[in-house]
Amino acid sequence: MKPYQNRIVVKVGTSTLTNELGKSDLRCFDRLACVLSDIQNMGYEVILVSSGAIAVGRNKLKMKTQPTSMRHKQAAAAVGQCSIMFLYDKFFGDYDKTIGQILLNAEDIEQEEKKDNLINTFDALLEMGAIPIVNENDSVSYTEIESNDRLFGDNDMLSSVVAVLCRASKLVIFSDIDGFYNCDPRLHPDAKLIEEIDKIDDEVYKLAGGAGSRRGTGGMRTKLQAAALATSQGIDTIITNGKNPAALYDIIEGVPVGTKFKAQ
Ligand SMILES: Nc1ncnc2c1ncn2[C@@H]1O[C@H](COP(=O)(O)OP(=O)(O)O)[C@@H](O)[C@H]1O
Ligand SMILES: N[C@@H](CCC(=O)OP(=O)(O)O)C(=O)O
Repeated sequence: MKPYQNRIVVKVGTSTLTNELGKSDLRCFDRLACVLSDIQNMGYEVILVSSGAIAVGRNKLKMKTQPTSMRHKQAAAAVGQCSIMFLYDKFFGDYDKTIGQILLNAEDIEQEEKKDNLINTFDALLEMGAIPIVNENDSVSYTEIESNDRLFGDNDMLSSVVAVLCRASKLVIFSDIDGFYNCDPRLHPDAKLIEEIDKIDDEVYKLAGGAGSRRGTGGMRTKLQAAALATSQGIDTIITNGKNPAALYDIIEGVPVGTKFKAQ
């Protein structure tokens, strides 16, 4: 089935949405809402996959350290998810946009009937001009947070699954770094940005390290897995810096930004 040329999935990570103190980066929420709203005004259909629930919830619950037990992570997610949706509702509202929340677990797309319902929900929201905002249903399912043998793994993979499900033409992954480098720039200051990757093979995986900040999870490995799934289904995937969401204007015009993984 052909992708919808005007449909874009954008994923934003915890390290972009929170600052060094672990608090919500309000300017980032605002800029993101502004650009996504504007792009929707230009005729595009936008789906946002947003992390941040656990980190924002931890802050709100005044937990001194990052939660390690499952119950505390799930409790933090329950609190933080409300906060991030409140912020999105406020900022998207400023740009006259309506948002809708979709929380997903792997099993929601494993059953055909649930999967069809989910696709219908996305389509209906987009038809009515709403912007769906997706996250893992962390408080209900523990597999997404902990298990190594999991479908979503983290929100990078979830964004790719959503892009495939919704037949988007592009997946844009906003991270805390300008793109994919030949090694982790935090460990190797002379690392070089790779502008385009045609094929994600073992050699490419060898260049990817783990998460950079204490707040992010997965690092580049999970982003490569996400890009591999999306590109295999004909979806161009771009990794770029979430501090500058205006890069989306260039991306939709085909101007090179960050690292592009070409659709197969
Ligand atoms: N080859 C690489 N190129 C770029 N970044 C890399 C690479 N290998 C590891 N990283 C790390 O991946 C981090 C981004 O992933 P992550 O911390 O999970 O953030 P996010 O919250 O955006 O998902 C970067 O900050 C960087 O330190
Ligand atoms: N679902 C979790 C995010 C998990 C995750 O993948 O985080 P990130 O690596 O920052 O995209 C949350 O909302 O806290």
